[in-house]
Amino acid sequence: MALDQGKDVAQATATGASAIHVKNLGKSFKLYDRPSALLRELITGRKHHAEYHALTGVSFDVGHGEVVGVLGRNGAGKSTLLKIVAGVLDHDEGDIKVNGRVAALLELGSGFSPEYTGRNNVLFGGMCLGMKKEEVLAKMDSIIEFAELGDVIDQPFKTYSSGMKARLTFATAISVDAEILIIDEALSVGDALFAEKCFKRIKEIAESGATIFFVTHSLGQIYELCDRAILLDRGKLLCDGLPRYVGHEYETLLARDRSKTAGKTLQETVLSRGLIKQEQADKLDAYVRVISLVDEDGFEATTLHYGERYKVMIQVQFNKHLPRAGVSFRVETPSGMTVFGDATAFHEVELSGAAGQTGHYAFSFRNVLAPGNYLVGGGVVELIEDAFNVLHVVRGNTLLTATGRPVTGMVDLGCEFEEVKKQTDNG
Ligand SMILES: Nc1ncnc2c1ncn2[C@@H]1O[C@H](COP(=O)(O)OP(=O)(O)OP(=O)(O)O)[C@@H](O)[C@H]1O
Repeated sequence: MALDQGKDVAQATATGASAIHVKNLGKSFKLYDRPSALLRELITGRKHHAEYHALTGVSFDVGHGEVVGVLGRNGAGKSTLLKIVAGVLDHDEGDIKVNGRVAALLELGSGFSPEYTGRNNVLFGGMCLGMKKEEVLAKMDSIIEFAELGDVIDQPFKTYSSGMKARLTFATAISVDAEILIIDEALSVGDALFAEKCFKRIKEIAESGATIFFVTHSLGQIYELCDRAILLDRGKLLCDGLPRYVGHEYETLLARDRSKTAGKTLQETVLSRGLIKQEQADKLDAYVRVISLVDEDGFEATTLHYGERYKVMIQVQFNKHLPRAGVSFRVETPSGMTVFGDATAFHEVELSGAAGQTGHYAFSFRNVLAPGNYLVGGGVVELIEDAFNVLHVVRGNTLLTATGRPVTGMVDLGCEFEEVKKQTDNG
């Protein structure tokens, strides 16, 4: 995440002015076939580029203290919009006014200097965000504690893993007493536990009355955190309203995409999600390549409807011949509590795989989860006599949202209510 300058973007105007006011916003990018086309354009003065409209006619307002989530498919224009709102990218058309002190967490991977230590990066990053040196120094211990990086804070930043870098930039940015917090997908960074911790912190910031404008692909986060959501598609504002309504429209868009690729699911590999590195994976006898959840038609599901059947799909890559192996999965709450799980061993089934083979397995179940957010993970084990050796475990980092009627606890066992009898004292 890059830290972008905390700034008093436009002075707050009349009382009641929006925290963020966007009217007919437009942004185009010039696309050149090759670098020489730009040179030719400069020399000849003739146009040698195509225009790409990343945002067209986008209008909305975010009130002070409102928490608004931005949804949209890849390439919809979400990051472009956030950069313009944060004041780090110019727009071509329309008006934008931001009233209040802004802290922005934008693109991944840049912002801090690789040569400086983590501590110095917190200091300079914090100052770039508009804090005074003394203020950052006073907050230093709590930033390091939040990032859980006390052991390595005086090591150069370039030696940190990407998750560690994200933790430190996140911890620094949220330490700013900003009136408006702009976050681009920061909540999906790091492992599940840290993501949950960030989410809780953002919730506290929201409850303290700050305005939050953030991008996420997690409907669970939108439903739990937001007062409102907006949906962008191909640079246009498709809808703006209550989170459940906008979430439904977003899912309809995704479902339409899926029906175009009938039969195929949008599975991501564990490798591409950064949960394991190729070098590590190659050293294991077998590893979980893909873990996903699909509905009865085989489409990837992120929302679980009560009473419907789903399958947890696990793909295992075998690097070595394993004559006796097993797979398992686990559904957890974001805070790490196991709700349920299953394993081939409980079905008295043994699997096997040859080096180079990929095994595809499915556990199916009927969803009785209480409404809320859950994570799915899974693992592969090698069976040795009566014991097993865990080869690879993936803790879920994708939030699933279960929908249904409200109940107490984590499952809805289909409880029914009746008034049995009415009695007076004398019978
Ligand atoms: N600097 C740039 N030059 C050219 N095109 C760009 C530039 N930045 C963004 N775009 C294009 O604008 C479109 C919107 O990009 P943007 O990053 O805002 O999408 P997004 O909704 O954030 O996507 P994602 O969910 O994948 O992060 C994309 O087609 C992208 O290729």
